[in-house]
Amino acid sequence: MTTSGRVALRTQALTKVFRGFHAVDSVNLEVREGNVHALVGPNGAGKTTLFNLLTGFVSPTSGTITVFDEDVTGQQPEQVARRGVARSFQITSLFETLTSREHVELALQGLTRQGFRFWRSEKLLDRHRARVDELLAQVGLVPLAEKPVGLLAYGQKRALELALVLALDPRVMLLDEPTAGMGTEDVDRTIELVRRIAAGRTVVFVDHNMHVVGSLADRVTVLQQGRILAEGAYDEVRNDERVITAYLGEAEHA
Ligand SMILES: Nc1ncnc2c1ncn2[C@@H]1O[C@H](COP(=O)(O)OP(=O)(O)OP(=O)(O)O)[C@@H](O)[C@H]1O
Repeated sequence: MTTSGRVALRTQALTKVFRGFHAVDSVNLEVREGNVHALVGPNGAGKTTLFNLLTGFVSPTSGTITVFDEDVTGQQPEQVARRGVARSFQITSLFETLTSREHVELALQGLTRQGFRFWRSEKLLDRHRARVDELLAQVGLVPLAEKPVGLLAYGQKRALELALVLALDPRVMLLDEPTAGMGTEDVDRTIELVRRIAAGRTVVFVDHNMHVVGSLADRVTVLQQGRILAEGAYDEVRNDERVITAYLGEAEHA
């Protein structure tokens, strides 16, 4: 954690109503720069909707969102991304026949204004090749870089998703359940990976695994029925009676 005291993401009275149902209800969230911030809560608490609001995939019914004090309320995902906010892609958006290297190349290419023409310059191509190698190395995929993604194990695909977010070099990284569906070994590897890539960045993540939350999060926000139920360091939050009742007790004793 390298907290500067600046606020990376802030929501004020953020609300999303779906046909009369308050999925996110008057949420005031503050994510500090350099923090790893977890969003937890029982199923249907509004975590995904909040994520979608923060990244512009869903527009709010009311309330505001700022990124480093700039108002991004109602902006499109590309505009929010331009402010340095990137979210993890889901496995479903990977192309089974392309390799990990090709995925990272495409992600980097998407960042250049020239698009495909960019790749005609050998010098720039070399520079990009080095960056592709670096990103693949960061997530431990160098030995598998030339394999079609369809042949990768689940944990390796999730690692590739992280490389694709890192390719955008975001100031704020949002990770949606980075360890979902993983076995213990992959979970521990992912914790290490996220810890490494979080250095010098702000990370917001959703995860149901309390071991992951406890290992990674500087701060935890607990949502219930669209509202913030509790907030604080993991140890504070896990000992909060309301949280134990609503969620953690349930999860830890499951
Ligand atoms: N597009 C939509 N239309 C109608 N209702 C929605 C829509 N998206 C979400 N909801 C409802 O909003 C509530 C919050 O859903 P959300 O997916 O944000 O919760 P969550 O905390 O991410 O849950 P989970 O842990 O199960 O992923 C749920 O009751 C859900 O049914």
